[in-house]
Amino acid sequence: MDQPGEGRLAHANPDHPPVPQARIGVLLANLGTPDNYDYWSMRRYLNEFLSDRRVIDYSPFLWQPLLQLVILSKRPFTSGANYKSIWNHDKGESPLMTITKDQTAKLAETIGARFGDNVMVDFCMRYGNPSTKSKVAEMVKAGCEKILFFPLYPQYAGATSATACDQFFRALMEQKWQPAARTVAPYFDHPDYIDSLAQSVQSAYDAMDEKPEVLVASYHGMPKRYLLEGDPYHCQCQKTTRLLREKLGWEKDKIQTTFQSVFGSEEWLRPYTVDHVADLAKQGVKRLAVVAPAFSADCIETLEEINEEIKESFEEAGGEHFTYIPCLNDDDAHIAALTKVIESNLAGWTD
Ligand SMILES: C=CC1=C(C)c2cc3[nH]c(cc4nc(cc5[nH]c(cc1n2)c(C)c5CCC(=O)O)C(CCC(=O)O)=C4C)c(C)c3C=C
Ligand SMILES: [Fe+2]
Ligand SMILES: [Fe+2]
Repeated sequence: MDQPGEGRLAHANPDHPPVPQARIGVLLANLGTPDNYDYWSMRRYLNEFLSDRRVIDYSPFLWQPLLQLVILSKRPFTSGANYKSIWNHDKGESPLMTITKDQTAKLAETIGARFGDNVMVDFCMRYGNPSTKSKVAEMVKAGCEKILFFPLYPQYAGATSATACDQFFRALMEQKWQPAARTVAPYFDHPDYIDSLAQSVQSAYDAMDEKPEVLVASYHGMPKRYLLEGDPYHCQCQKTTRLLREKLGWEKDKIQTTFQSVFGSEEWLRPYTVDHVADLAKQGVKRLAVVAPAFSADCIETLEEINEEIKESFEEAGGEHFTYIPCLNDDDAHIAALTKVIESNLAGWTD
């Protein structure tokens, strides 16, 4: 009998299942987002997210009652209202979803131009839709015998990159014909990622008559305990800021690293962005810019938290001019950097 996979498409033997053309899949992954901002959509999404032990590592016996009875009875309303304020009403989806689709379409073009139809590009989410399992199954069905899984987080965190990979591996467990698999390493120090960040800061500054006195690089936070237990996220964030500063040729104090989005009662990585911008304003800083290098796409944490809450904190403390510099999203320089990362990770598979 032929090896399944040698005779492609319809098989000469009618008892043999049809075998598609062998392909390679590039599966981009982001965090996820609710399907809508109503109470139940928000609750479903937050429940899946906050039940992940890579995110909240407390014993489920203690955490689940608190989550189900207290947090999920209130947070879906407040988070839902925040999502409503940034929702892409035209498309009926969150900005993170729209931007991830745009990034995927552009990467499909650049990768297609380089490798042809043999390499397919798609995206999945860790929580919500489209699920990682459904996309892995689709790729296998389309003939992908090799899959490159790319978590779209420049800096590694257990709560983001690792849990995305966990879900990818769980999805592979369900496949009869399991594809060969690779995961992409964090790219927090990739020269092209740093260049595209620097370009985005520079072009935002070029558009301003009066330049900000300080640029705050605000990263999503995490409990400080996770750093003490070995998560390298904090160090990778610090290094991204240093490389960005070196690329811009700026002095040390002109760009400062902070952490946002504190959740729960533990101490998180410091300084907290919301307090730090207020302190800067109290010290006399009037013009401030904020960039968010940990997010490959704008989302609730940037559009609502930075550009509304953190902006307000700066202005209430006496700051006068606040500029949020958008994420790299589907900027050409960002797409070119991600294309390079993908190409180097496909080495040996496509030659
Ligand atoms: C970019 C890296 C991220 C890290 C590190 C991270 C850690 C982390 N997050 C939470 C809790 C929440 N995060 C939420 C939203 C959210 N988080 C990230 C990214 C990182 N999280 C993104 C991209 C988003 C936005 C998704 C979107 O749809 O726009 C939320 C929900 C926000 C809300 O309900 O208001 C929570 C909660 C923890 C506990 C954690 C580290 C352990
Ligand atoms: Fe988060
Ligand atoms: Fe560190």
